[in-house]
Amino acid sequence: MCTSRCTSRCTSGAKGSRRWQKIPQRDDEDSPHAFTVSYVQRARRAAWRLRDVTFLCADAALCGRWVRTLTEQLSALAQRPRRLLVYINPLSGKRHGERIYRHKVAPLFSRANISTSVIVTQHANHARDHLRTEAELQNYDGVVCVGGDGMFSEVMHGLVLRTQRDQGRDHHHPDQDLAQTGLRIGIIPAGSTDCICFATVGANDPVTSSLHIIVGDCQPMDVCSVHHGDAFLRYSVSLLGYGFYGDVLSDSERRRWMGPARYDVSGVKKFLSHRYYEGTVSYLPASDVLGTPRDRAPCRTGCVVCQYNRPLEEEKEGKLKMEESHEGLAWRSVRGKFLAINAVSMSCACPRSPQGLSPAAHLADGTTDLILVRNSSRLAFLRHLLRHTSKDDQFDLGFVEVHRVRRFRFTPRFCQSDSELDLQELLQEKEQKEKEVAGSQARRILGQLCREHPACCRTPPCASCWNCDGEILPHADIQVRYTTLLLLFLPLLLLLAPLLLLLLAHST
Ligand SMILES: Nc1ncnc2c1ncn2[C@@H]1O[C@H](COP(=O)(O)OP(=O)(O)OP(=O)(O)O)[C@@H](O)[C@H]1O
Ligand SMILES: CCCCCCCCCCCCC/C=C/[C@@H](O)[C@H](CO)NC(=O)CCCCC
Ligand SMILES: [Ca+2]
Repeated sequence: MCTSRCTSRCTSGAKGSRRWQKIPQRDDEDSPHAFTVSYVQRARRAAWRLRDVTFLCADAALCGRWVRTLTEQLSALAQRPRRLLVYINPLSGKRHGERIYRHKVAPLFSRANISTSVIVTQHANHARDHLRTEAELQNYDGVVCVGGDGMFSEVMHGLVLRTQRDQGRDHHHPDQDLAQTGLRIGIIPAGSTDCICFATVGANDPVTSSLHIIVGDCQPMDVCSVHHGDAFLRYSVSLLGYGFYGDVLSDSERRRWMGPARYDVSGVKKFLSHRYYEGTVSYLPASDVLGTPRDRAPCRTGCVVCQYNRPLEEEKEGKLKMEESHEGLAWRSVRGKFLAINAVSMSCACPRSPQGLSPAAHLADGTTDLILVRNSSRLAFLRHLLRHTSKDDQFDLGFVEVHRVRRFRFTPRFCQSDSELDLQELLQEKEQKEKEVAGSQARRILGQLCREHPACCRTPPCASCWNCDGEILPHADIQVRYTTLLLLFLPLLLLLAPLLLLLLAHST
C-alpha cells in the first residue's frame, strides 16, 4: 500500500547518538526502496500516539521481503480484531460522537486493515436492542461504542442479555450465574462523564482508545446484577449510587441540553439541599481476599489481586455458596441515615475525580466496594466530596465507612410494605422527642419527622433513587451481587507492549 514518499533515514548524529532525520522527497530514478512501519508510542498520562518510521532498502526484493515478513508476523497476532461492529451515539456529551469517529478513529482502523459496520443510533436503547436481537455477532471480533457511560451500558446489556438468551440462561433469577460474553468491547470516549473509559484506560482520548482496540488486548471487568425481588433491573460495572449521586443524576436528567455541565449544576443544588435517607444496608463481606479499599494499591493491568480474588468459573458456585451457607453469620446489617450509599465495582476514576470514588477498587476481582456516608453536616460532607478531587483519603472521616463485599441489599426505611411498623416507631419517637424538648424546637423537629413519613406527610415517600451507571432504577429496594465478567480491548500485560505495538508495515 503506497503512502507518502517522504522518507527518513537513520543518521549517526554527534557523539554517535542515533537519531531519525526527515530527508526531502526524492524524485530521481535511483531513489531507494523504502517501507514504513507504524507503531504505538506511549505518551504522557497513559496516552498512546501513532508514529511512523521508514526504512530504506538497497533493492526492491529486500524491501518486499521485509514487508511480507512483517505483515505475516502481524497477521499471526490472533488477538487483533479484523472486523468490528461500531455503535455511535450522536447525542453523547457535546454531540461530537460522529465527528470524533470519522476524523480520529476510522482512519486508524482503516490503516490497521480493520473492516467496520457502523450504526449511528436513532433512539435510546437502539444499540442494546440491535445487539440483543438482530446483530450477527459471529461476523465480528468485537463491538465498539462511541459515546459515554450510558452508551457503554447499552452495549454491555445488549451483549450480556444476548449471551444469556443464546445459552438458555434465565437472567431474571437473582442467583443465576451468567454465561460470560465472548466478544470484547472497545470504548471511544465521547460522553459527559466517561468514567468507565477513564477508569480502565487512564485517559479519555479517542486516539488512545482506538490504538488499544487495534492492538487487540483483552482485560476482564466485573459485572454486578441488580434485582428487585425476583425481577431483574440492570447490570452495573461502575457506580450504583443512592442518595447524593442518585439525586444528582435524577435532577440532571431534565438538564441534558446542558451537556456535561448539567452534573455541576445538579451537584451544587443537591449538595445545598443536603437530604439524608433512612434505610437498612445488609452486605456479605468478601472474605479471604487480598487487598482492602484503603490499601491505596490501585488496580493496574495484569493485576495479581484480581487474579487471586476473582472466583474462577468452576469454584464460583462453591465460593459464593460457602459464603452464603453462613448466611446468618457472614451477612452484616447497618441501619441509619445516609447522605450517600455508593457501591462501586471499579475505581470510578474520571476527569472530575482522578482517583475515583474508591481508588483501590479492582476492575476484575469479583467484589464491590460499598461506601456508606452517614448523615453529617454540610461542611463535613463537603470535605468528603472535595477529597475526591485530590489525593486525600475520602474514607478517613468519622461518618464514612467502606466495605469490600460480594453482595449487598438495601431496604429504604419508609418502603410501602412496612410503613405501619415505622408509624408506631415514629409515634414513639415523637413522644420521646416531646419529653426531651419543648416549644418551638419540638415543632421544628416533629415537622422534620413528619415531612419524612408517607403515612403522615403530604410529600411522597422520601426515598432517593439508585443511579446505576448513569441510569435511574425504578426501585429503591434492591439486591446486588457480582455475577459475571465482561471483556474489554485493553492491555493485558503492558510489559509485553513493545513487542505487540507494531501496528502495521507497508511499503512506500
Ligand atoms: N440516538 C439516540 N437518541 C437518544 N438517546 C440516545 C441515543 N443513543 C443513545 N441514547 C441514550 O443517551 C443516553 C446518554 O448517552 P451517553 O451516556 O453516551 O452520554 P452522556 O450521558 O453524555 O455520557 P455519560 O453517561 O458518560 O455521562 C444513554 O442512556 C443512551 O441510552
Ligand atoms: C463541591 C465539589 C464536589 C466535587 C465532587 C467530585 C466527586 C465526583 C465523583 C464523580 C463520580 C462519577 C461516578 C460515575 C458515574 C457514572 O457511571 C455516571 C454515568 O456517566 N455518571 C454520573 O452518575 C454523574 C455523576 C456526577 C457526580 C458529580
Ligand atoms: Ca471489582
